Amino acid sequence: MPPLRPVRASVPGKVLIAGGYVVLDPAYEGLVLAVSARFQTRVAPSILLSPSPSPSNPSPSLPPPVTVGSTERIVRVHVRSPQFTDGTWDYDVYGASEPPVVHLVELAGRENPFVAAAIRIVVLANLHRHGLAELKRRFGQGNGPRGSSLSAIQITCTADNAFYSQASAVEGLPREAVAPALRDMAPQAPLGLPMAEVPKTGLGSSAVLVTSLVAALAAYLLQAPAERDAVHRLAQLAHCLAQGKIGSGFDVAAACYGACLYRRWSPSPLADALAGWDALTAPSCFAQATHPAAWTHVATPLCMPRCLHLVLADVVHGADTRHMVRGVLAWRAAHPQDAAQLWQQLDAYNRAFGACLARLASLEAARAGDPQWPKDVDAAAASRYAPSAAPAAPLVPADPSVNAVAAAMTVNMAGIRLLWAELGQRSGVAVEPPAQTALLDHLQRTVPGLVAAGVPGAGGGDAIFGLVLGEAARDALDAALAAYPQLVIRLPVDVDARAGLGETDVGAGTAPAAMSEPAGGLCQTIEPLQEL
Ligand SMILES: Nc1ncnc2c1ncn2[C@@H]1O[C@H](COP(=O)(O)OP(=O)(O)O)[C@@H](O)[C@H]1O
Ligand SMILES: C[C@@](O)(CCOP(=O)(O)OP(=O)(O)O)CC(=O)O
Repeated sequence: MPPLRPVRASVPGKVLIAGGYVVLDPAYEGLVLAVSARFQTRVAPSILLSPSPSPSNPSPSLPPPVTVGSTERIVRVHVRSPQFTDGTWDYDVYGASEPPVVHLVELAGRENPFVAAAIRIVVLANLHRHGLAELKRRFGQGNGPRGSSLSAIQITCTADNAFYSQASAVEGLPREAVAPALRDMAPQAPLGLPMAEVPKTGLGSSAVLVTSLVAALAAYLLQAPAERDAVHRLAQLAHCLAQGKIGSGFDVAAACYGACLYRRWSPSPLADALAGWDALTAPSCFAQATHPAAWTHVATPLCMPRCLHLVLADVVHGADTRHMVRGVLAWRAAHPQDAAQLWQQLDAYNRAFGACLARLASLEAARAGDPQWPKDVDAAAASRYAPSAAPAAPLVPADPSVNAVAAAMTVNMAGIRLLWAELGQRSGVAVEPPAQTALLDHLQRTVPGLVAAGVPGAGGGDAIFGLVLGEAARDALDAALAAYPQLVIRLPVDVDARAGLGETDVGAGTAPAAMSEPAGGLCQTIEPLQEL
């Protein structure tokens, strides 16, 4: 058997700019952007390493058993997230074919449910499809260094800096030194802290971890790029099972497909599969859960106008999405009529906002090469887009000028924010807390070219986003954020110029920056075979 070639996959983080809460219902869409910050997973053959000690297990014992119950050991997996001081997990993966079961034993007793679920789902899919003997062969068993009968792989996960709060890196710096310090940080910089002590910024770290890991490991076992829809299904299953709740899945969808108008899948045909891993050992259940027909989501690609930039800022308070979702859904269940009306009104504004984005993109495409276009954008960016009164209705302008579309985007976002204020007041959940309202209103009043600003996703005290026309407006927004009396940390992201799951390099070298730019959608390249 030829040497197994390393593989890597990268995916973008997400930001839901319209559709929070309503997107949990398959009747309504969410508008999700993919951001330029990416998460990369590399899978490569490894030598067998001893398990690393952990605080709870300073001297993990070896050798672990070769069989557990009726299952056999398939492979050892060393997972490394070098940005964290405790980003080390060493698993022995056990499995059997009849029925196909997989479980993972972390050799020092550490936990990372998302890593474990991603590995487990890919191994399970391969067991269902190929059986145990073939799976061992695909992992290179018997092929290992010095004839070792147990093969090993190393999985390396690296995230762009924007995924995690960099508050500790800038702590104690004078305000004016914060932005330059963040700008000068090394890419994928070590955080110098255990994972649990680093707040996340809301770009969906678990979804990108799971999606890139599933894609990379599946491609490693195929030694060829994995099919994107299949990656989506497995990653979504693994994410749901690890998370123990059924989110809408917009984060996994954005990782796979990039910016999109997203309508979620219906949970009912998947209920058995989502009940737990045991159910997935039944071939009929696994076949149903991985059949395209069970996945009724729609991810319509969203073309972002190039003249529009995304600004995201970490407001360094943090928000508990689960808690907020529970509160909002409890109110919805208790007040179905009021909620139905509010959901429909929100949906109308969300859709109008999405239509304006599409209109701006097509306007831009139609004016490609027109020397007047950048001047029109600059002129439009000089305006302040602050709605003076509550909008009467969602607005998609007939007038195809940048100004008119930008003004309509402002109106529609104002409508969304007013309805969110109502939702917050009625449900008792602070979906746009007063501190964020003050910041957003201040920005909208003072920054020219800011066409929309809001709280992304579930809202709360996590982050704010702004959409600005042109680079000068982006700079103006940056300056306004830097001067704001409360600490607001700008995340180094814009919209993703590429889309979704990036190329899966098979046989690629170690340099993380060496990935080429896919043209859009899933783009996978197979590199020439490299001897290890
Ligand atoms: N770089 C990483 N390496 C390994 N696991 C990670 C990494 N980033 C995130 N995770 C996993 O994702 C979990 C965070 O998930 P969650 O709290 O749902 O945050 P998010 O909202 O960002 O997805 C972590 O506890 C860990 O299990
Ligand atoms: C409420 C939601 O519709 C949106 C939540 O979006 P966030 O971006 O806030 O999510 P997390 O990254 O998990 O914190 C729930 C959902 O759609 O799953």
